[in-house]
Amino acid sequence: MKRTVILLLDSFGIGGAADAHTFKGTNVDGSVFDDTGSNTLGHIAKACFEGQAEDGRSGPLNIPNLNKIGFGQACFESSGLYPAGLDQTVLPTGAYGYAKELSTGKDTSSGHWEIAGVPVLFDWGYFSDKQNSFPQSLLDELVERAGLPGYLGNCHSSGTVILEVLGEEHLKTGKPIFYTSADSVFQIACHEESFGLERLYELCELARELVNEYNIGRVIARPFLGTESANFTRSVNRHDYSVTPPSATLLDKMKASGGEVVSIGKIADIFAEQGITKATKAFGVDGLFDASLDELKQAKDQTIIFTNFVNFDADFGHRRNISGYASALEYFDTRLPEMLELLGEDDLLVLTADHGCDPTWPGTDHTREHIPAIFYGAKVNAGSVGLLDTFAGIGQSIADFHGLPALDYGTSIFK
Ligand SMILES: O=P(O)(O)O[C@H]1O[C@H](CO)[C@@H](O)[C@H]1O
Ligand SMILES: [Mn+2]
Ligand SMILES: [Mn+2]
Repeated sequence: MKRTVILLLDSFGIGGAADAHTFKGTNVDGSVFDDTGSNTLGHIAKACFEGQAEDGRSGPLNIPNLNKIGFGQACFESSGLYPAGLDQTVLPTGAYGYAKELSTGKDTSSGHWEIAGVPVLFDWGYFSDKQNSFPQSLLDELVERAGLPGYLGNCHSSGTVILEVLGEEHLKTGKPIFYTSADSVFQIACHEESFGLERLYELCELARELVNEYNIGRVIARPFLGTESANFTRSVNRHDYSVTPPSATLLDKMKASGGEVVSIGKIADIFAEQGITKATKAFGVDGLFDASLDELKQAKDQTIIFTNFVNFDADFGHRRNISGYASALEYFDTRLPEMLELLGEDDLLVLTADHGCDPTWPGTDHTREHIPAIFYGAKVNAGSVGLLDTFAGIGQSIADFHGLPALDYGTSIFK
């Protein structure tokens, strides 16, 4: 009985992307930086080792299980730096490597689709202007067709900072908050109770229709709760409205062959429901891990279970919260043995990421990095698989493992 579990740690890059210099950002003082040298795992480990990540945790990054399966070595091969404080003498039990991204963007959709064999080789549309980011005609049409009293925002922002700044005004006026980032996104934040969740979703569906002409990857509903600036929090009811992947992914091929594809967390949203046979909601690293174990317990032959651990990115990477990111990794690490234990003789476990989001880096956006490509199972030969020249090497390996038709990109590690 062959099943594959993909645990994708959203934003857990391991440094080293050769094209990182082409990904630029702007500091608040107007100076420009780029992603050269960014390394999500490497820099978290360094900060922990140097006593710079002591908020709610302490000391060197404690992830022995992730290190043992191959993350330390993969990071070393990718970036030339073994993560500080991790035991360099372990002999990895997994097949470990690092993958380079072909897609033009460093966003979630590009990363996931490329892993599944469909790199995004076209340019997404972006709302690049930091202020007055959206075309006036788009804003006017949204206001008119949704019957809104106006809008707030219309700028680039971190999603939590914009609630501190505009959340109270939104409560007073009922005007939705529109914002974007370096990603190809149109995000709408509204109070879940006063504006209403269903109304926010309807507004996002309309926005989805209207931003198609700008080639925007996702519209994201960002409902929040709370009564004032000091206590606004984003709720678990985030919903992403994605365009459909441009061609058949690994997930479509598994579904078409009669197999099962179980989405846990954001996966179904990211693939616009394409190729998914069952979608399970779960929240938090703990909830997502529990759901992954539960689904594996029930999974039949020829099943892919695909879990996106969004919290690494949304709660810690974008928030530039090094201690929080480290704690979440340490928690994930304590759970990993439960997954290894549950794998059957013919099962495959894949641990990976979709891009970086180095919490030590300037700005609040993603960072262009290699991703880890870790394969584990009784049928997997431990040791280095080196550089995968596209993230699709991961999907191709899974397609090969399950005897599915080959993907258009990537080389299988089993060949
Ligand atoms: O700051 P928040 O709202 O978390 O936004 C982040 O999440 C969005 C989608 O991944 C990106 O636009 C990124 O900037
Ligand atoms: Mn992501
Ligand atoms: Mn993100």
